[in-house]
Amino acid sequence: MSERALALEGITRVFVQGPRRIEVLRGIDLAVEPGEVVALVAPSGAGKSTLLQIAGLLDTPTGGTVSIGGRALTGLDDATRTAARRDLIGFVYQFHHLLPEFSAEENIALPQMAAGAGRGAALGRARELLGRVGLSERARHRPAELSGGEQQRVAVCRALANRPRLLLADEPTGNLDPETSERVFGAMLEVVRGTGLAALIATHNHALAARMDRVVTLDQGRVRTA
Ligand SMILES: Nc1ncnc2c1ncn2[C@@H]1O[C@H](COP(=O)(O)OP(=O)(O)OP(=O)(O)O)[C@@H](O)[C@H]1O
Repeated sequence: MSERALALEGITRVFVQGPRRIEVLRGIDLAVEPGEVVALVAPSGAGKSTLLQIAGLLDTPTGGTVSIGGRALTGLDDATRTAARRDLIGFVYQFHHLLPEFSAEENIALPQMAAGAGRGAALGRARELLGRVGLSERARHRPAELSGGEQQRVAVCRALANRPRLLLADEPTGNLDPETSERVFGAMLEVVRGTGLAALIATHNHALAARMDRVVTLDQGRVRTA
């Protein structure tokens, strides 16, 4: 078998607030294989965002190791960590964070250009991705000219633009009504499955979670398979 898309081993995360120690993650072991789409479903405050931030190299665990595509990524300097994040990980947040002054296709092209692609090639890939989520007609629209569901589909394309090894999504449709959420989620799942990408997706929506390959939950700071 090829290397694991994501391997979290013995991850702990303690927040210290004055005299209080908040042990949010108490020894997380979780692997996601290439092509596997895993749902992370847990009550509010259980540590889903904390876990995704650590897997996405946006936060440093108190203990344990993070590997992506077989590469150990704990303890790197900031520049190496930023480059690893750019090359290996796509992130979709609850709110799209698209740049308002750029069009949909430019928003998807920019991270590719930051990684060294030429403008023409980057825009070509952006249009290809927009086509896959049914937004070819919206390529030149700015975020404010798109619906919430369309904005979130653009955010999915942007996360996939650099052909990451791993897609991480934190409540990617949490901000949308159920029908739009279903449509955006369907588009995301289709494009993820079409690329054979691994994904770890936090959601409160059990119906959406059931469409993934595996559901894991967090209980007392540890992973349980639901
Ligand atoms: N920077 C921080 N400092 C102190 N405590 C924090 C910090 N970040 C998170 N926490 C605490 O860690 C716990 C887990 O938070 P987290 O955001 O990971 O939960 P979550 O499962 O994503 O919740 P939700 O579903 O509501 O988004 C919470 O009790 C939160 O208050």
